[in-house]
Amino acid sequence: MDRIRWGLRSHAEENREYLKIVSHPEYHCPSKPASFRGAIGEYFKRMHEVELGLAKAISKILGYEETYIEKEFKLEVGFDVSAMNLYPPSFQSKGSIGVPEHADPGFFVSLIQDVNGGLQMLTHKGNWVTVNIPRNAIFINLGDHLEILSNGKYKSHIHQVILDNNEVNRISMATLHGPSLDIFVAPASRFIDESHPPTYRGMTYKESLELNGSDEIDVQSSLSLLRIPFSL
Ligand SMILES: O=C(O)CCC(=O)C(=O)O
Ligand SMILES: [Fe+2]
Repeated sequence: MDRIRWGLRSHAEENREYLKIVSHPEYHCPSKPASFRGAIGEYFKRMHEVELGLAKAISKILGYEETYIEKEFKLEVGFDVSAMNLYPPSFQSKGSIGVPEHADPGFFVSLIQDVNGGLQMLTHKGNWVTVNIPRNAIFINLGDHLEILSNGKYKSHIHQVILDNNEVNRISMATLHGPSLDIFVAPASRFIDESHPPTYRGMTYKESLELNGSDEIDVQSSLSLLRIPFSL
């Protein structure tokens, strides 16, 4: 399996250049430039601490003991992939879409950027809202597997990136923090009863990443394939 992947997309549906690396449980990175490993490695180490803090807080909000999500997702060996994106690719896009609408798999996504603007979220009313991320802030977006675990109580939000006619050059770094690849994720018992049947089928994180035909490092959502069709 690839642990580092470079890609260049420049067509009507997607316009970005990216570097994806598996950042946890093993940290992979290009050997050049030499300063990359230390700087980004320190960021991932600290982000893992933030992840454990968020896992504790969300576990408590869901009514479980604070180590619930950490254990349930086996976060000490959680599978994290970081995507470093450059928009537009080579400063020339072939359309207005940087990344088409999608949700991300995993527990949550942490995102940092150098320039504000471009990222949009779809609201529950069906409107696109531009995300304003204050300078030096880390944006957190929940992922598919928290939606599955909570049987739909928490939503994995659909988002997209829109480009500004090649006028703005933006770099973002989106890290998808996931469960361990061997962990079977299914709706938790607390969220299932007669009036709330399971809305998603369970499978391991690895299987769900491969369900749509992608590789693990692509970390593409397969939530629509995991939803159990509603029946009367
Ligand atoms: O660049 C962004 O703002 C978002 C990128 C993104 O959604 C992704 O890499 O999954
Ligand atoms: Fe995303």
